[in-house]
Amino acid sequence: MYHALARTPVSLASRLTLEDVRHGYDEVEAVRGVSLTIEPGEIICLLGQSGCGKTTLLRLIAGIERPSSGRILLDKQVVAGPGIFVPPEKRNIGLVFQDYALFPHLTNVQNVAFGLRALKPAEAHDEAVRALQRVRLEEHAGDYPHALSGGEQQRVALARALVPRPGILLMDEPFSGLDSRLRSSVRTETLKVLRDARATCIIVTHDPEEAMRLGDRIALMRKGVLVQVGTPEDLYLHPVDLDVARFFCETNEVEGDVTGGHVVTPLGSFAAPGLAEGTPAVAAIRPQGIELMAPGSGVPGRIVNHRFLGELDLYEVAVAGLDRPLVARRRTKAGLLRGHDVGVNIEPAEVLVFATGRP
Ligand SMILES: Nc1ncnc2c1ncn2[C@@H]1O[C@H](COP(=O)(O)OP(=O)(O)OP(=O)(O)O)[C@@H](O)[C@H]1O
Repeated sequence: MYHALARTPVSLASRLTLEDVRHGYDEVEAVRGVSLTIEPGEIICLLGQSGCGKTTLLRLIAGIERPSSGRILLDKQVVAGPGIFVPPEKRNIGLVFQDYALFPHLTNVQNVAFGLRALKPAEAHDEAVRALQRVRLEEHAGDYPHALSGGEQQRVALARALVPRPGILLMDEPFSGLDSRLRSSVRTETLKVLRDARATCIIVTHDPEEAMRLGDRIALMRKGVLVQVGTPEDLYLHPVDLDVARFFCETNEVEGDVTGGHVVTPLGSFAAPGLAEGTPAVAAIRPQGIELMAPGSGVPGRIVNHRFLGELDLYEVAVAGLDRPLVARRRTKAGLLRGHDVGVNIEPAEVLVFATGRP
């Protein structure tokens, strides 16, 4: 039953706790011991490559799958654990799918009101209209979903998921069906609606830029485990390993051994904090950290390729001692063309050093 408190304009956001959650399908262990706490009102992006277990984790939280071990709690209530399983309809969780899953034979307002069947029809209708106002689609209340653009359909799906004021909202690749021009504006709009609703939200994506734009925190998943959880800055500036660094940025990788606290490479020495003397290491240099100067300063190089890309151009620079050219992204500069000699200078703040594990 809905009562007066449940019909305030915001959700009563829940805290979600996962404790060593595991789940397998026959041979595949898709989720291998995930622990995570998401605070009320927090937006977290679950990021990872295809097949790493993101959708399975959402399905476990929603109650569509049952974990083989571990516990899932909504606030203090255990909804999945040894001997306990609360079915999806009793979890107060909202879902938005990639394909929106709107009913084609219902109008937009009927689609939104669908989640409010416990209310009297007139009340459900009024609530649904208010929800459509929040996503700025009240003028289309009486239309059918097929008459809307992809972005508008996504907003109807969002209104439908939020109207029962779920404690948690789960969104599985919600923007992947939109073309790239629409995606950015729909993302911004969705974020505003989520903030206004103060919903606790998990958004699944495989796009690192999307995760950085939307998430208060990002949980990066690989092969069924969370490899790093933190703010976008944490993951970009302090990735736990080279693969995490590669996920967020193209890198130039130059190997060397650690000597006196630095990894020594053909491009110079870079601080290698925490790595023991003699450790084989790799310096991962971001393309924007490669400065191209007049020949005579820095390490000698030659531009072997140049692409004009607008704000920042792409340069490929051959340097003696490196197997492949460095990729640099710099502002267009007169006189920096293919065949020109340059001096290469590396900005230390754009270099990350990791042990390679090579013998
Ligand atoms: N119903 C199922 N039966 C058997 N194996 C499954 C099933 N669903 C998923 N898997 C397997 O579990 C692993 C994780 O799949 P999951 O769909 O959770 O990954 P994902 O990160 O969401 O991928 P994508 O981004 O492609 O949707 C994969 O190896 C997948 O093949």
